[in-house]
Amino acid sequence: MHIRWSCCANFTMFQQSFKYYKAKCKTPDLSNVIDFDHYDDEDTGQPILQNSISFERNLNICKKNHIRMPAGLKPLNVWRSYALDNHPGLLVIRNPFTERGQRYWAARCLQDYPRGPNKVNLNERLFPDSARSDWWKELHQCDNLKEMQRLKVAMRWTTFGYHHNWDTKIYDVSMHSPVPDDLNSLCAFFASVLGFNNFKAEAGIVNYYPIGTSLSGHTDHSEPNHSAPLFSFSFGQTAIFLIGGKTNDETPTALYIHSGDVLIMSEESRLCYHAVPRIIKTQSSWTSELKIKDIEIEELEENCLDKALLQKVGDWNFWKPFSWYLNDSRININVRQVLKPGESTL
Ligand SMILES: O=C(O)CCC(=O)C(=O)O
Ligand SMILES: [Fe+2]
Repeated sequence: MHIRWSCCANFTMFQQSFKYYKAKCKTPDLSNVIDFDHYDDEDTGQPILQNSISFERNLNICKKNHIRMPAGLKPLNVWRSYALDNHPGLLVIRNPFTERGQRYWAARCLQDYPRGPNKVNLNERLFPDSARSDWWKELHQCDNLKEMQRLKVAMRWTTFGYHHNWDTKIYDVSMHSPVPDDLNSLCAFFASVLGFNNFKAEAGIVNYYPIGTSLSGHTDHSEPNHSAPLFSFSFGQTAIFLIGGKTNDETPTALYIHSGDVLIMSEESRLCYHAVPRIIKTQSSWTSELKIKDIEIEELEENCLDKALLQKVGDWNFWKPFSWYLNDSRININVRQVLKPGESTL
C-alpha cells in the first residue's frame, strides 16, 4: 500500500484518474462514470444525483420547435441535453443525430476530411505521399492485411481551417485550409440553437481513436478567442471522457460519451483540463440497410450536406467499409473559433 501511494504521489489528481481509466493490465471499475442514459425517462426538472455528481436535464433548447431541422438530425423536441453542476459551461447533447446523420458525418471524417490540403498526422518517413494525401483511398487499395492494419491505426488526426500546430501550439496564418461547408453549417446550427449567436467555425481537428488509444490531459488554449465555445461531435465506439478544473490538481469527473453525442465546452469549462483515457466497445456499428425513401431526403433541409453521400450511406454495400472502421474505433470532430470578434485574420 505504501509503495503504491508514494508512486502515485508524483502524479497530479488529473493524471491519477487518467492512469486509472487507461489501465490495460486490469479493467478499471467503471461504476463512477456518469452515464446520462441512466436517467432516460426521468424528467422531473430536479437535479439528478449520480455517484455524488449532480447534473441537470436542460430543457431550454426543446422549446424552439419552429426551427427547421437540417438533414441528419432528430427533431428538437426529442433532444436531451445535460449540464453538470460542478463543471459550469459544459453541456452534453445526447445523440441528436439520426442513424443516417451519424453515418454521414463518420463517412465525411473517413473518406473526405483526411485529404489534402488538410493536414494529417501520418509521418512522411513512414507513409507514402499517396497515403498522406488520401488515407482512406490508400487503405482500400492495400492488398496486404498487415499493412492495411498498420495504416488503419496510424491515422490519429486531420486538421483544417487554421491548422493546429501541435509543437508550437500556435496557429499560423500561413497554415490554413477551408473549413468544410457542411461542418460549418452543422456548427452554425448548434450554435444558434444554444444561443451562441456569433460563433465562427475557424479550426477543426478530427481525432481518430482505434480501441486501445487515448488522448492525455490538456487544455485547449491556443485559440486567441477563449470566450467562444468549442463544439465536439463523436461517432462510433464509446469514450470515457474526463473533465477537470483549470489546474490538473483537481480530480476530474468521468463521463461516457457515446456515438452521436455533442459536447460543448463553453464559459468556465472552455479552458478546463480534459482527456480521453479509454475507448470502450459498446456497439456493433449499424450493419443494416437504411430504409428511407429518396423523396424524404429531397424534402429535408440540406444545410450544405452532400446529398449524394447522405443517400449512399444508407446502402449497405457503400457503408460496409465505414462500418468495418467504426467497429473498433471512435471518431471525434473538435471545432473551435480562433479569432476574436471583429478580427478577420490572426
Ligand atoms: O476526443 C475527444 O472527445 C476530445 C478531443 C480533444 O480534446 C481535442 O481535440 O482537443
Ligand atoms: Fe481538447
